[in-house]
Amino acid sequence: MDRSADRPRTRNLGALRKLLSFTRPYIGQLVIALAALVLAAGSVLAFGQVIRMLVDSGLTSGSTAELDRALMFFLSVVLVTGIAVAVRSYLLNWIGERVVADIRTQVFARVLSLDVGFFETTRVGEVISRLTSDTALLQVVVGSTLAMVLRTGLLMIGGILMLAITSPALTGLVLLGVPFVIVPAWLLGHRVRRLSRDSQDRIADVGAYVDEVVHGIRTVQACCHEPIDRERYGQQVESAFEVAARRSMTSAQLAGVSTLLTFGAIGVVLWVGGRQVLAGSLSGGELSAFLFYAVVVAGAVGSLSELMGQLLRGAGASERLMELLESRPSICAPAQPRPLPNPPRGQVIFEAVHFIYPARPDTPALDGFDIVIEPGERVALVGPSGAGKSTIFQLLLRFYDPVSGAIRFDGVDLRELDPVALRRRLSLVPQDPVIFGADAWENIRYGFAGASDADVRRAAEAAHALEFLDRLPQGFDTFLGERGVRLSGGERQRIAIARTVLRDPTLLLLDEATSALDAESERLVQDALEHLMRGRTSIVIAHRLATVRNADRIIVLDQGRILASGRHEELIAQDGLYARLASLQFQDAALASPRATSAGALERCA
Ligand SMILES: Nc1ncnc2c1ncn2[C@@H]1O[C@H](COP(=O)(O)OP(=O)(O)OP(=O)(O)O)[C@@H](O)[C@H]1O
Repeated sequence: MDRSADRPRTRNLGALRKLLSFTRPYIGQLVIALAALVLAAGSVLAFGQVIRMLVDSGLTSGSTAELDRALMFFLSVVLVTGIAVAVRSYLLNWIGERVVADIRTQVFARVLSLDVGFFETTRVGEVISRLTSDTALLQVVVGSTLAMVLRTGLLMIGGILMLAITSPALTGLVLLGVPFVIVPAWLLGHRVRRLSRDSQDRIADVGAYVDEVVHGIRTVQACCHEPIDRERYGQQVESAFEVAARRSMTSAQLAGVSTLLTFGAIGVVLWVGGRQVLAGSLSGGELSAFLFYAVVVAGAVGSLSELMGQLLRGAGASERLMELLESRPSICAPAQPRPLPNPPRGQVIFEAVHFIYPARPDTPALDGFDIVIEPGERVALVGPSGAGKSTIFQLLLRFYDPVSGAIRFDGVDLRELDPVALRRRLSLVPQDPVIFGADAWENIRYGFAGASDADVRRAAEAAHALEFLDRLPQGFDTFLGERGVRLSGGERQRIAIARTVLRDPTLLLLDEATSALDAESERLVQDALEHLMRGRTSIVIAHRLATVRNADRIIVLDQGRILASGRHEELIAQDGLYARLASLQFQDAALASPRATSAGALERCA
């Protein structure tokens, strides 16, 4: 399973600049936080002076008054540092959380507006990972890493300055030794970073595997695939463990080497400084302060490499989020959308429509498709699998635009309409309706939030859903389960029909279910659909003979073109493909096997 698309592509800090622009609305908080940060860093440096005072004035002079003064100074610095650290920590974390909340909302709004073509080329898992783990990473970057980089930088520069002020000679010595400490630590640090990244990627793979298996658990168990999944998962976990173990080993080496080198260097400073104190060219307090600053600078240098790694990961995450935020939908409303006529009529015209799916550039899905569907007409689409029936729905819902030709709804070219205005007048009853993890009220009201409870119940009644919904443990308040797993196929369809009844669309798009329903359920669904279609323009992808017999016109499609059209009797009389299909269907009907579909039958006779 390749999750490389989920990983940050660049390691460029420039991507963070856009991220910082999100802090603009909170500039007041940011300024206070930065002031607190500078103050806290300054206080840390002031500790060196406190130590010098304590050693030189308090301890060496032997005066308790001096010691008291030094201690008062110490306590004041501690107080200032404590307050500054608390203010900085709260405000920066607040800004981090705020910025991430803003980014999450904006990215989700953008994702919702993107056209379906985008979701064909982007994996759902990737979008989810961007919205969750990438934003979580940004929270850490904005809320702490950036501040830590600033603080560490300040401490390093301030520390070096203070070192130079305290003892220029010793500073020269320290600077000479710096490369011996930094180079090995940097090299090992680099390896740790690389291994950490690998380890995270491995964990992401493990996560993706769990996701896939849990979502498909019914198939996994039905196919007795558990042993294979167990073994594959085990392998992935082991490989994640191996990388983590290697990272731990390198981390341990890094910790050991850094400690050895840093304390070795401090030992050298102590030795040289101690000789200077003995010679009287340096005071004890100055040597103590010097050691303090040396430790501060060494600590800052050590953590900078770690922080840079975090920053780069944050930059990668930020880049991926900004990319998503900057994606523009290819289907959107024109600047001046044309209104649809009122009252609606329900006329549909396809004029020489040629359409190719972006993902299948070599085969046209519709090839010079012409049709005029009059208001109130009931049209059945039949044809083998892949003939282009669903494509007609996709184009009518304006999920895609035709490559050439035009589609008009009530006289207006779909491209001149606001897609929202268009979709409000259409309703699709899909083969396998989507039920959301909510109660029946919300599921029926979906997309029609203003409907009253009485309206919802009326719609459920018209869809023959009232009886079974009332029989649920908590009636309409019953949670229908994620993706409606707690409902039967027929029940799901009747909820989708109730949803459509409530919307009262001008144009009904119905994709008949191919799956079998028991006779009673089938009758209820058919009856509900019959009511729904009455008096409105309906286009039905037909899989049942009853539907084609009741249609005003049947369109026989093959390879994106119309092969024949007419009423059932006329097409039977032509004795073509349709007639053979119908005779097969009659046989199927006689055998009372609702599983046979027109598409399947057509395929068999083709
Ligand atoms: N999103 C897509 N990207 C690329 N090609 C697609 C896409 N959807 C459909 N196709 C292709 O377009 C052609 C028409 O597909 P369409 O779904 O309209 O057929 P259909 O008649 O509805 O078939 P079925 O009865 O099996 O649902 C097929 O060749 C199909 O493979």
